[in-house]
Amino acid sequence: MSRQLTGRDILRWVRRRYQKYRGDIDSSGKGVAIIRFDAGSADSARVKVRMQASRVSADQKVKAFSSLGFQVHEEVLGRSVHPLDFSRLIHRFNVDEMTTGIIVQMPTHDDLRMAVQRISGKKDIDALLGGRSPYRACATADGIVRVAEPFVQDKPLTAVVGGKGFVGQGVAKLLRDKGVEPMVLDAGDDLRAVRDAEVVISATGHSGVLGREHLRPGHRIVVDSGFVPQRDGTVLGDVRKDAVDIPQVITPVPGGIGPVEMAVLMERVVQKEVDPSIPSWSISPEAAREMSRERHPSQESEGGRIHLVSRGENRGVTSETGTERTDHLEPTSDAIRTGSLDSDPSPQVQSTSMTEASADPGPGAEQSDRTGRPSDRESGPKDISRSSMDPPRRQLPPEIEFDEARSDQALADKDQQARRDVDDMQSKRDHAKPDDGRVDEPQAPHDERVPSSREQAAVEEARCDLRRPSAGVRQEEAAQAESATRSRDIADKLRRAAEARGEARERSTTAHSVDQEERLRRGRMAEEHQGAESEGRTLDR
Ligand SMILES: Nc1nc(=O)c2c([nH]1)NC[C@@H]1CN(c3ccc(C(=O)N[C@@H](CCC(=O)O)C(=O)O)cc3)C=[N+]21
Repeated sequence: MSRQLTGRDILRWVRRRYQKYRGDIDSSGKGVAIIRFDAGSADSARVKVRMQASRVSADQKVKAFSSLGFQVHEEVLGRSVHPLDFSRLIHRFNVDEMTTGIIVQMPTHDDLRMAVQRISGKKDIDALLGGRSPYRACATADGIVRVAEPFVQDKPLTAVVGGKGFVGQGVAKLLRDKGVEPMVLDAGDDLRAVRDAEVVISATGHSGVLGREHLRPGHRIVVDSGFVPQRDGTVLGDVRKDAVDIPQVITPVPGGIGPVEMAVLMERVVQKEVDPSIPSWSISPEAAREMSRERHPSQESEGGRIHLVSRGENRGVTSETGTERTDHLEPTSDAIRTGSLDSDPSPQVQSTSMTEASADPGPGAEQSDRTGRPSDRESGPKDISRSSMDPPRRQLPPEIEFDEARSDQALADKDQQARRDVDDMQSKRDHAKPDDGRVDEPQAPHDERVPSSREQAAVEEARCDLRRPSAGVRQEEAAQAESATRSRDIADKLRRAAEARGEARERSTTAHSVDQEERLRRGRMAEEHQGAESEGRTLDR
């Protein structure tokens, strides 16, 4: 029986943790731009599916950023948008000093890729610029590795399936940063090699590439970052449904890596706008164990206690100032943390647990709501605490100021305080307006201000550059073309492998037909893929 490690718990925690910045961010007027594309009626079913994933993801980003108090400018473009118009839009956000981040949802049309590369490096919060981004990897890869981190502390063999795709590459890179040399599997490889691994990360976006023949009970965790919406409203991941019960822990789809990605993006913009020294969140091994819930909670769930650990550093992320902060896995003090929590179950703690436990609809409820929006109700995690042993590099906000937290007693006190904070927040939430703590509705689309003459000039310049790409851009393009070709090959090979296994037969009728249709069209859409496959969250996005 597998247990699920849900991203929704993590997102909920992070959202709560950042609530205190909301007022300041709100009054700063800062905003985040999200640009996505809509499928046209002429688009293939496959493109429609991908645009649907892009829409779901954009919706989640709108929610995440507005819950932090950011203005969110969501632009929805037709797939036939002219490159110059697209470029102009990017430019407008580049020069708008109130815009702190720009995300272009993948996939885009081939002829827009160069303009995507014109996103200002400073605003590239989802690492779309590759090496020119201030971040080591996209938010999805970052989220995946944070979820995997507690399971790879002893550097077990870790397989990255789809490890040459956009997300997979980022995952491999971040794992290497941690001293874990991944087994990279991609098209053409026998995916059954994942059986040799103890940890499996899948980022192919090809629904059902991993089945019963690939997974084993010895797998500590399978991280599934697939997200392929189906016509019936359900969503498929990389792991086939009949195999999700095999590993010890699995991230669900939906409700797994998607929300974790949002939590990473929230951290990135908060660090960027509020204070770069705000510690990155991470998950301790204890937290991971306790957060992993039984999938079918027939008996009392005994709590799912969460301990997320703030580390006093930005773990491999290059800050805006450009200083690369190296990634230390500092000695974890989880035993101490847990000891201090477990040996001192204060009344607050117990009542928190009980109140929350009774309010928690449980994973079963979440499962029955598979196709809906994630519940914004702060219902899930019990017993939340934050603490860290890691000394800060810089000044940290008071409640995560760890300097004086050198003694167990100090830690215990801090944990108590953290619990009280959480209680406070919860009771405020319960007694204040019912919506308190919820994520806001998307903000209205942004101003349609006319570009100034200077901006116009810059657009002109962009236009020239579009015709005569700079050496840098050409290099980027060449690299992209290469990776696109590789990705297409990968996609084809993965598809053939999947077909050879007759995976479609194991699906529901609806899923089956959608899938087949997708497959039939895939040949025709090969060119489409060529552009699209190399970017986005996975090969499929
Ligand atoms: N530049 C770029 N970056 C991306 O990260 C990116 C992209 N383009 N293009 C599209 C894909 C898709 N993707 C998802 C992210 C979150 C959820 C997500 O939060 N899903 C919710 C589902 C919520 C619901 O069903 O309403 C969940 O899993 O619980 C889904 C899909 C990111 N992508």
